[in-house]
This record gives sequence, structure tokens and C-alpha cells, in this order.
Amino acid sequence: MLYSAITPEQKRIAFREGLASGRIQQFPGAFNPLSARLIEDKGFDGVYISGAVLANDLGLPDIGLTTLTEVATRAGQIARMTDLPSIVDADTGFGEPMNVARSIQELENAGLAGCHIEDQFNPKRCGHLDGKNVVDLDTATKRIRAAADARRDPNFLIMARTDIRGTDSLDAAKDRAKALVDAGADAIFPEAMRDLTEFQAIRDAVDVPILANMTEFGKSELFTLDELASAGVNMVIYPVTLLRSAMGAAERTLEIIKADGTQQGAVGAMQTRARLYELVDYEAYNRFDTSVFNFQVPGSPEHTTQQAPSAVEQESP
Ligand SMILES: C[C@](O)(C(=O)O)[C@H](CC(=O)O)C(=O)O
Ligand SMILES: [Mg+2]
Repeated sequence: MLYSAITPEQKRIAFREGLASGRIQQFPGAFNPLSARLIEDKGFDGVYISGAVLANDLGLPDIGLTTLTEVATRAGQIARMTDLPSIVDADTGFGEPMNVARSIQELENAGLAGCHIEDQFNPKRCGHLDGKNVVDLDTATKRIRAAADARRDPNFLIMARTDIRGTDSLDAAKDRAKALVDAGADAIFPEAMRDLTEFQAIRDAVDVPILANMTEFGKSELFTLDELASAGVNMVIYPVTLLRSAMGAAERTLEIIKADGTQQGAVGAMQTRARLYELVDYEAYNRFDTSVFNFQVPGSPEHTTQQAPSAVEQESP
């Protein structure tokens, strides 16, 4: 009820343990706090909070327009609704190395288990689009050093993302990954790998966990969990998948209403009221209310007991 019963510190430990477990970790992207509950309910290992989803949800393109405050606030709202560890896309860290340091502390305060910081120039691009540019090695490593030095919880995971494969060779990506680890990165996110052998090459180049980004309509094929695990990948994100699914469903429903003059034809595909209430733990709030209403102050004769209405009674529109 209300929020997660697990502290951010515990979630960070759980995340570290998951990565060390030898079992590939699956982190679907939540597009809001409620969908984080769904991800937990379906048995995933953690929640990814995508910069693209955050921006697109505000109607903005994913080109570095969102601010640290917006990202930390939304990520915190999502992270606190789940017992799972949540990691957030911190883009280029929201500025110079000093700003990156502040970003890390804000994301720690917001209850995240970790974040990734990329080596793109500002304004950044989606990692799977052309026209990206990366900063030089010195700038990239300074961002990561600043991030690693700034955290107060040593278990807050700093992941370095490199977009260099979009502009340079696989060897360049391996060299950069190694340098980012030397600068303090706890994990590597090699963006826009072309195939499984490229993931394997990064795996062999570094001795920290690596992440695979299975975003649709991008440069990487949509590999299965087993394929990624066999290439040595430790964690996989499906960053925009739920937003795309929800928006696809919303479009279809709108078309049905427009065509039929009623949403009746779409109801079968909808999440039911009962399932929605289950996800927001409606019954637990009811029980809580009932116990408050029934509380007796010893020796107060005028105290009356009252029952809170049950969720089921409130089912009818
Ligand atoms: C992972 C990513 O950084 C994101 O913001 O979710 C994006 C996803 C996307 O645009 O499909 C990315 O750059 O890959
Ligand atoms: Mg992003």
C-alpha cells in the first residue's frame, strides 16, 4: 500500500546481487508509476526508466530537452511504487562534470538504484538514429569520474553508455568501454551494437556487467533473452516497449469509437476495473480505512464504529 516497503539502499543491494547472479536481468521500461507495478507483478527483475519515454510523454522529442528536475521527479515517482530496483536514463548527465555530480546525488535522493550516463554531445539523439556525435575520451571519462565520486551510497550503480559505435568501429567501442570502466563505471551500455558478436566483443573487453538495449525499430535486431545471455549480456532493457504498446492500443480504441460511435468493440482488450484496482491495491486501502474507523479510544462512550465501503461496492459506475 502507498509506496514500496523496501528502502532504496536495499534495492541497490538487490540490483547488485541480481547482476552478480549469473542470470540475465530483464528490465522493461515503465511509462508511469502504475506500469512499474505491472512490471513487478509479472515477475521481472527491475524497472527501466527511459529518457525517450519521459520526453515523449511530455510531447517532446528525445533530444536532451528534459531537465534534471523533471527526470529526477518522474523517476522518483516510478521508483517508489515498486519493490524492484529502478534505473534511470540520465542522458549526458545534464551538463558539465560538476552538474553530473549533482545529478547523481539527486537521483540517489529520488530512490533510484542506478543510472546511465552517455558520451554523446548535446543536443543528444536517440542512440539508434543517425547523426549522433560523441564527445572526446577525456570529456567522456570526466563525466563518469564525476558521477562515481559524487555518489554517497557505494551501491548506487553508475553505468557508462557509449554511443561511439554509431560513428566509429567496434574496436573504438571496445577501447572506449575499457576507458570508461577505468574511470569508475560499474557497468557498460554499448549502444547500437549491430549483432550478437558485437555484444560478445564488448563482453570480452571489460569485466563489468553489460547491458543490451532491445528497442524496437532501431539498429539492433530484437534478440531473445537466451541469445543475449549466450553472448554474455548481463541485463536487457525494453525501454519504450510498453509506451509503444499502450499508445498503439489507445490509437486503435480511438479509431473504434470514431467508427462505431461507441467503445464497445474495444472493451474486450481493456484492462478491467477489477485488475486496475488490484494493481493499486485498493483492498488494502479499504482495510486500512476500516481499521481507522473502528479504532476505539478507551473510555470514550460516544465513539461510533463505521465501515469503509468495499472496493466491490464501488465497482458500479
Ligand atoms: C534507451 C534510450 O536511450 C531511451 O531513452 O529509452 C533510447 C531508446 C529509443 O529511442 O528507442 C535510445 O537511445 O536507444
Ligand atoms: Mg535515452
